Amino acid sequence: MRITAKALGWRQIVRDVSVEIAAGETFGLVGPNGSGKSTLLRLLAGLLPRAAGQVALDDTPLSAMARRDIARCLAFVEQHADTAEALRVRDAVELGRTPWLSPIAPFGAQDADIVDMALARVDMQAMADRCWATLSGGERQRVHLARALAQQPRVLQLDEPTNHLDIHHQLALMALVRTLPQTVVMAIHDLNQAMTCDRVGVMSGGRMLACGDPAQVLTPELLAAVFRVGATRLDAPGQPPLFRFHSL
Ligand SMILES: Nc1ncnc2c1ncn2[C@@H]1O[C@H](COP(=O)(O)OP(=O)(O)OP(=O)(O)O)[C@@H](O)[C@H]1O
Repeated sequence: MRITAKALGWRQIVRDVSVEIAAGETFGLVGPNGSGKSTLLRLLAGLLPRAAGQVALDDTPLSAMARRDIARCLAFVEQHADTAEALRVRDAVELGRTPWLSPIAPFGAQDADIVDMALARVDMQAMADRCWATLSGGERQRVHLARALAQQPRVLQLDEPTNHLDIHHQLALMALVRTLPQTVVMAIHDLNQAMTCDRVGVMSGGRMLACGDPAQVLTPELLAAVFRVGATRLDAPGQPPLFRFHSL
């Protein structure tokens, strides 16, 4: 599903952002702390009142869609997502099925299979019966992703999805994201991981300063100007370029 933002703004925090993200694309939002990445994600999900501009999913403006229809199309894992403490892991993931359920379509065997698959994709099936309150930060993050996958959206928005994960699960998550058929928009701090996205948008002071192929956009000059770091690019054949960073 294509997601199109036109002249998006909210207070002075996000200013005049226009971007079109193609169906199936993995789009990384990068930028320093406070540059507006999370706010832009919330705008793209239609979660902020009195926003300027417009967001459309394919050709339908979000403003013309019922919340339930948006939830069938778009899942959003926020940076500080939380869940009722008393839930089991499986219950938390089952919540992802909510937009698809109704009195004539109650939770059934097919929903249970979808939940099992989502748990397996984030390597949490062994903990399905654990109480949410006992999970570590990274385990909680994986459960939130499982809930979003169980929602079977066509657009997945992730706010810093790797920030609590150990290196194995960071790489597994990035690999999973690459294989998903969904459009993925994610805020990400690790610029080396951002290099694996199809495109990146660089946020600074609420504006999207640059957008495009990460290898072309994330130049040492841009990284110095936006992130105030020095970066040496390391190229290896057949691999996305890597950066080694140093203070300026
Ligand atoms: N509801 C709000 N009211 C006032 N200021 C806000 C609000 N939400 C965000 N801000 C401010 O807007 C700026 C952008 O915040 P945002 O969370 O979008 O940045 P970010 O790029 O995601 O940052 P980080 O990398 O630290 O997560 C920050 O300075 C933040 O303090």
